[in-house]
Amino acid sequence: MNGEAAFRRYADFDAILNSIYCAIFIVHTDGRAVYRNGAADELKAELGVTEDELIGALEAQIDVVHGQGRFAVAVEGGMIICHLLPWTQAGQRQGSIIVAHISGKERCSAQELDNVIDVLEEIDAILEVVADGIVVADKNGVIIRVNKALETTFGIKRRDVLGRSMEILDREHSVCGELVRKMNEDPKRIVVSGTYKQKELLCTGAPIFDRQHRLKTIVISIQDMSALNTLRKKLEEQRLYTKSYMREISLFNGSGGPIVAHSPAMKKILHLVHVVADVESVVLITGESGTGKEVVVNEIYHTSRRKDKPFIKINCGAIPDTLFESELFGYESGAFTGARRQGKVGFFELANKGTLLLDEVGELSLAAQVKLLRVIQEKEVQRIGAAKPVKVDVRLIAATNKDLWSMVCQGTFRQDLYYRLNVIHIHIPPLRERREDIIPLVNYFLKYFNEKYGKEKEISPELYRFLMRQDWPGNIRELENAVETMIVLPSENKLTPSHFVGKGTGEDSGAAVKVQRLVPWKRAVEEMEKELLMQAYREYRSTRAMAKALEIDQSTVVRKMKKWGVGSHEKDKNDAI
Ligand SMILES: Nc1ncnc2c1ncn2[C@@H]1O[C@H](COP(=O)(O)OP(=O)(O)OP(=O)(O)O)[C@@H](O)[C@H]1O
Repeated sequence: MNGEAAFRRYADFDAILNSIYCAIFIVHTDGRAVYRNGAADELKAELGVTEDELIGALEAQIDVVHGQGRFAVAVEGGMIICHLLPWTQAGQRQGSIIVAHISGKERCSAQELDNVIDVLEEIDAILEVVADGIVVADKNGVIIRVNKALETTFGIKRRDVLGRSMEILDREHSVCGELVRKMNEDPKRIVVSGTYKQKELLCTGAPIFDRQHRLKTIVISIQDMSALNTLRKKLEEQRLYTKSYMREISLFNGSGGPIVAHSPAMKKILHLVHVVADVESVVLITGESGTGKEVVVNEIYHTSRRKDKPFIKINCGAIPDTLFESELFGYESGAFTGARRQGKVGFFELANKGTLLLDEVGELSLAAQVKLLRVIQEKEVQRIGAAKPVKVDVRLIAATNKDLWSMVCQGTFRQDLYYRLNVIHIHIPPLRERREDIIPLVNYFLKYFNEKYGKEKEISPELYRFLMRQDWPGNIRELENAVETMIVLPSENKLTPSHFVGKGTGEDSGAAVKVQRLVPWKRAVEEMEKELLMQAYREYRSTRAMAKALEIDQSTVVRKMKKWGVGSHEKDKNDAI
C-alpha cells in the first residue's frame, strides 16, 4: 500500500472513530493525549473539565489496572466509566487507549469496544507496512504517529519525534516544515518536493477535518523518489540508446528502415519491391556502387513472409575460389586436411527456410558459377565429404554493379546462371539520374547524423542548391559521407557551401605519400598500409570499391582490414561474410 492509500484509510478510520458514541483518548506514556475523537471533546464540555484535569484523573487509574482493564473515575462533573487498552507500535508500548463514557449514560457495548480496538490495530498495521514515511500530527502540529518507514528510510527515530512539535521536522527536515506551514495557511492537500541527506523527497500533506469542518489532523506522506528517479533516468537513457541503435541498424543494415524514394524511378522500384517481396522468385538487383542495392534487398527481406527466418548475406567477391564450396556448402568432419574437426555448415544450409543474398555475384569465377548453378537447379547442397545431398529451401537474391549481360556476351558469366538469377530484375539508377531524391536524402542524413552526434546543424538554401548541382559519382554513399562530415567537423550550426568537403577539394596537390622522418622500413610499410586502408574505408565503405581504388585483390583488402582492425567497430554491411 502506498502513502496515498494510507491517507485514505487513515481518514476513513478517523471518520469511524468520530462516529463512535464513546469518547476515545490515546494517551502517550509521558502523559500527553496524542489523539481524541469528537466524543472526547463533547465529554470534556459536558463534565466542564479541562483536558489536563480529565487526563490527569484518568492517568491516576492507569497504574491501578496495570495498563489494561475497566475502571471508574470520579471527576467534578460526574462519574466516568473507562475501558483501558494498551497502545503499542511495532511491538512496543507507546501509551494507552482510553474509551470512556459518563456513568448512567448509555454504555458502549462490548461489541463497540471490540470494533474500536480492531480499527486501531488495523491503523497500526497499515501504517507499519506502508513503504513511504508517514507522519500524523494533530491540528497544533504535535506529532501523534509515525511509522516504521520513517525510521528505516529517513533515519528519523520514533522516540525523537513522537509527542514533539512538527517544528522539529521543520528544523531538521525543511521539506516537512514547508508543507506544514503551507497547510496551516490554507488547509488543503499539498505536495512539495525537496532533498534530505541527498535523497530526493516528495511530501504530500493531507488535512483531516472534524464534523464541524475544523482542521483536526494532518497526515504527511514522505516518498523517497531517489530510486524511482534513478530508474526513470536509466529508462530514459535506455530509450535513447534503443532509438539510436534502431536508427543505426536501419541505416547501416537496412532492417526495415525508411527508404527515401521521391523520384518517380525510386517510387516505381519501391512498388516493385513490395510486389516481389511476397513471391518466392529469384530477384536480381543491379546498379552502380552505392545506389542502394542493399537497402532494396533489406526491404525485400523485411517485407517478405520469410522476415523472421535467417537472412544470410554473402559477398561473392570476398570468397577465394578455393574456399567457395566449403563456405557455401559446408563440409563433414575430417573432409580434408585443415578442415575443422567438427565439420562446418555452409551458408546455404544456414539460410535454410530463409533468404540468401549473393552480393557482388558478378565477381564469381566460372568454376564457382557452375557449382552455384547446380544448387539453384537441384535445390539441394552436398557438404564436402558427405555421402548424399540435403534439400534446402532458400529464397535467393543476387546483387551486382556489373553488367551481367555484357559478361555473358564476353563469356565471363554463364548464360544459364544469368537466366536463373535474372527472373525478376530491379535496376537502381544512379543518383545523378534521379535528382529529385537528393534533397530528401540530404534531409534524411541530416536528421540521422544530427541525432547520432547530438548536433543541431541546419543546411542553408545555398548549400541545398550546391548539393543539388553535384554529380555524386560515388552515389548515395558519397552524399551520406559528405553530410556526415559537415555535421561532425564545422563548429558553425548553419552549413553553407564553404563547409562542403567533396572529392578533390582541399586536398594536397603534392605527393600522396610524404616521408617526414626516418623510421624502420617494416614499420613504415605497416603504417602506410593501415593509413591507406583507413582512408579507403572512410571513402568507400565497400571492400570491393576499396580494392578497386587501391588496385589490389578484394580478398587482400578483407585480410588486411582484419589484420589492422580497420572498420572492426562498425560492421561493414558490404562484407557480409
Ligand atoms: N533510398 C535510400 N534511402 C536511404 N538511404 C539510402 C538509400 N539508398 C542508399 N542509401 C544509403 O546509402 C548507402 C549505400 O547504400 P547501399 O550500401 O545499399 O548501396 P549498394 O548499391 O549496395 O552499394 P555497393 O554496390 O557498393 O555494395 C547506405 O548507407 C544506405 O543506407
